[in-house]
Amino acid sequence: MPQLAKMSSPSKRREMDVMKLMMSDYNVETINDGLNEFNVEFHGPKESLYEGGVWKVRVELPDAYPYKSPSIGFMNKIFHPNVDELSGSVCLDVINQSWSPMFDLLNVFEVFLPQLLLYPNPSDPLNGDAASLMMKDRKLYDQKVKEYCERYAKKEHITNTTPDEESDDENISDEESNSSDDDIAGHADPYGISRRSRVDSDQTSFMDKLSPVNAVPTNGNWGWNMSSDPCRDKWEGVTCDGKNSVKKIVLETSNLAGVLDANSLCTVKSVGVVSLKNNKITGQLTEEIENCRDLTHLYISGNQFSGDLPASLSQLNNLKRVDISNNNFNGELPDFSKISGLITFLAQNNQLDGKIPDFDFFNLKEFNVSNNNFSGPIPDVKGLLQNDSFFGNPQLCGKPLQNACPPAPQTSIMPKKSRKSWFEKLLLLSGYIILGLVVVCFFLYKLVSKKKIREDEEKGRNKKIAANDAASTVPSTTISSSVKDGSGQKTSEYSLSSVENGMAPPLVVLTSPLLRGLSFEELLRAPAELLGRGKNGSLYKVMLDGGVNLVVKRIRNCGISSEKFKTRMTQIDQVKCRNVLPAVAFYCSRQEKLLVYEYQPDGNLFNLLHGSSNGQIFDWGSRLSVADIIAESLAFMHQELHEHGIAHGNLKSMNILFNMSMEPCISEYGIMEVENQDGSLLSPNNGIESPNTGHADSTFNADSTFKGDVYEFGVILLELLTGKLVQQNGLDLPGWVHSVVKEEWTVEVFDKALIQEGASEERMVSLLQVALQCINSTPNDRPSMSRVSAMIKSIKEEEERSISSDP
Ligand SMILES: Nc1ncnc2c1ncn2[C@@H]1O[C@H](COP(=O)(O)OP(=O)(O)OP(=O)(O)O)[C@@H](O)[C@H]1O
Repeated sequence: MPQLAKMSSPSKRREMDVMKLMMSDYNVETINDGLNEFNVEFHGPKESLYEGGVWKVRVELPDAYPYKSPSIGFMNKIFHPNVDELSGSVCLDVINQSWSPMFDLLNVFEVFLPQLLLYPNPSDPLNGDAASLMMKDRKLYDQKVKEYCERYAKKEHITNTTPDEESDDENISDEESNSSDDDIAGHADPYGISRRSRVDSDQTSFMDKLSPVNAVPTNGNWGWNMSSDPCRDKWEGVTCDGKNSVKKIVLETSNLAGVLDANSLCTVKSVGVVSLKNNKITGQLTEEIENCRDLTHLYISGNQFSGDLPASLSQLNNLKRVDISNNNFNGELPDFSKISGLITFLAQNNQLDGKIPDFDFFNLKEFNVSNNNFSGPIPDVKGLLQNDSFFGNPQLCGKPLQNACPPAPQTSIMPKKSRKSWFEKLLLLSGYIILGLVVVCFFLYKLVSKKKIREDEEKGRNKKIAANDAASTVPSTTISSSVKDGSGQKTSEYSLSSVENGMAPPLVVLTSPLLRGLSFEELLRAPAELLGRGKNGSLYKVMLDGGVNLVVKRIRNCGISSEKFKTRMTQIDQVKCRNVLPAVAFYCSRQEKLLVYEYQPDGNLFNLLHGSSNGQIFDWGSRLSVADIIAESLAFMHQELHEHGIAHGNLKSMNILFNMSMEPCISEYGIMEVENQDGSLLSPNNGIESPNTGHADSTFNADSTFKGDVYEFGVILLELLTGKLVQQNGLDLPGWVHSVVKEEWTVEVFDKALIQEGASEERMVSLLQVALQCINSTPNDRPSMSRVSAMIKSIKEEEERSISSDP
């Protein structure tokens, strides 16, 4: 990008700001040599989903700049909830609402744009598709952001573009669902991504096989002569770009017959659009279609194509529109879920079968697979499609069709048994034989001893000695033991029948009277539903008879011995805290560690802060109360479990649940801890966790695990204050807060909803100060939880005083 050559702005400030930008090594390209409009090369922030991407950002300065905010637009595509998909314009709340002349262009590029990319706000979208995808399927959203970066935000995408190459492909595509030559002829690559490979005559042999018998060319000359050049000699239906590369082949309703040779079609690598609708073409699409890398539009409806669709069709990542309807295709559909940019998929009136793959339904604007032989459940179309997209497939079931699918087999919380090797089977067989022999011996022994007893009794009667009777009737084993809970009451341990055979340990029921008598087998047999899979294991909702709902956490790689696990769970159970959710039971064998909690139907803090609000208002007073209750409860747990060194270890807003009275409850206290080789304790991730938390401090001592909780509590405070997400993929809320506070824009940190509500800035700043102390990078410099709790209490008291003194 050429550097800014000349400055001719009437405004000194304008000049200074642009100059400052350039001095900071930004590439600035002026337009019309003025300073009102220019492009800046902008790189995606490090450790964000956008890292590695580069965009040309158009800046327009209004006449009243700096008293009015600049307008900002991305010139090449970016997938972001707050960037308009078509115009690239940016919804920078922070600029539009709070722009002040004290900001300058450098702030825009150093802080505001990186912040926007790091913390998208889906609740106020300019790109509805991106926002809803972000809310509903975070993984797919992340994938799509990265895919866009790959496809549209490389260095080559912001250089060598000419104005006529900068039109938007999808923009025009939207209007061409009934496409004709003219419709398609307007297409160009989005933002100047050009396909430049020039076509050779011998690469067009596929055209040779299509015979335009009876077809009447529009200009009286087909021109399809292999000795001529399709671009220079203007073959009918062929559109080229300025560099003589074939871009489109559009021959609709041209009475073409013959066989389409996909192999030679795809040697024309540059071709983006192929439209051969409504002809009489036969043949199959072959695996060679994978060579059509640049293909964006494939329209071959209304022909006589047959055979399976090649799996490689799903490798064509650039595909946007596919219309293969009204042909004789059969077999299963390739896995189109991989093509996230697909807008149109029309395949009605074929003989396709098998299951319908999980398309990116958020993105699809047209979808029809009616009148085929598809079967099985329809994937979740997120309520975006009607039943007419699926009619005429008698074996399809599920929404949006009326016929419901038969119930799926119930999930079990135990893993599927793997197939046993023949060796294992042999071992098992020998085991059975030995067991059989043991049983036979046992009966023989019993028989013999009974006979002996009878003889003894006989003798005894004779000798009048009765003592031997008792010896033969003493029970063989006593299994149940008992544990005491914190209140000194006895709790029971229930045994499985198999336990008595020494095969499995019992389910330990700790606190709930509802579960008395529940066996491990019953727990496993109950219907279960997967709620989530976190880094520490999977979580299931289990529905017991009588309407009791539990959740069971299967802990992955716990790494702690069974004995220690039992001791630990019992120690935690002995501390009774109203706002810490107790485990109601646990199960612990060498292979398996399960924790059972009561199911809490009212959601968690994460969803309350970041999910769709459903009309719920989470105001300042409620946030302060949540902070107070959690801090107090955590301080209590730390105090009670200090001697055992048991901290929470994984505190996050997702682990703050709301109970029936909508009070916050800390869940999963202390469930993960592993032993270091030397017997000291480490964090759940063996030290890979963020070094800041202190959980994984290499200079570990019992205190640092508690200081890890303090850090994590500080992050929860930041979530409460900012309303922003704590991102795992390097999108770092504490880092952002630090940077904003350092620049003395503290007020910018707070959740807009709190500002609008009129929450006290003074007390929000006080709470922010507490949070900043908690996230101090040196664990020893963080306050204890009891100190944190005291500080929050005093803020809360001030808040209450101010409310009561308000007239
Ligand atoms: N007792 C419960 N009742 C209702 N929902 C629960 C309960 N415990 C957890 N959940 C919810 O279930 C979902 C999955 O929880 P899970 O513990 O698997 O997630 P996680 O905390 O991210 O996992 P991990 O701790 O392994 O990283 C979360 O939304 C959580 O709030």
